Amino acid sequence: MALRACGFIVFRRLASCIPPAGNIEYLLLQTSYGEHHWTPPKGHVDPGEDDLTTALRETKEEAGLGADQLRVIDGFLQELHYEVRGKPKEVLYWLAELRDPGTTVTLSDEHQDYRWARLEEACSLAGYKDLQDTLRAAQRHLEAQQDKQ
Ligand SMILES: Nc1nc2c(ncn2[C@@H]2O[C@H](COP(=O)(O)OP(=O)(O)OP(=O)(O)OP(=O)(O)OC[C@H]3O[C@@H](n4cnc5c(=O)[nH]c(N)nc54)[C@H](O)[C@@H]3O)[C@@H](O)[C@H]2O)c(=O)[nH]1
Repeated sequence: MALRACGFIVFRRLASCIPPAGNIEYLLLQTSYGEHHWTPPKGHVDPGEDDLTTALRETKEEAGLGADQLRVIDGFLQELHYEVRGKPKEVLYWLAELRDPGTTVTLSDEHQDYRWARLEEACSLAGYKDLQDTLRAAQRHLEAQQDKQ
């Protein structure tokens, strides 16, 4: 059985005069252990827990952001598959906007730092190709939604 984790790509929109696609920032958290890698908030699914509940719980635990502070974006769900210490792991990411872009992020002791980053900086922090592809897919999804408005 693969390890399973779920989380949210959380983004915020800055009110500004720059083009709409340029005003999106993604939240990445840096682990306080291991390689100090950066990922969106996510974590392991507890026994009996459904995936979306895990994503919401982990986002609250790791970033201090609750369901009422987030707006889940329709039609976006990405699944990543990679190996951790020789075991397969799958990670599901939904996409959610922080309703109030000024909301404070509160870290748990699992993370030592966080960053709100535009797409290219977010990809550079993320490092892993599959996570970069996921962030780019999120950006395309949001741009396509903006084009429809
Ligand atoms: N002291 C200590 N403690 C640890 C360590 N390790 C865990 N803990 C404890 O576990 C708890 C975490 O529990 P949750 O929060 O529920 O789970 P997750 O959020 O799932 O967190 P993880 O960190 O377990 O899982 P990943 O982020 O998946 O990283 C695992 C490896 O996968 C690679 N990797 C990461 N992301 C990507 C990607 O997108 N793409 C690709 N291709 N590869 C990627 C990268 O190489 C990385 O090293 C904490 O409380 C810790 O106490 C550790 O090394 N030392």
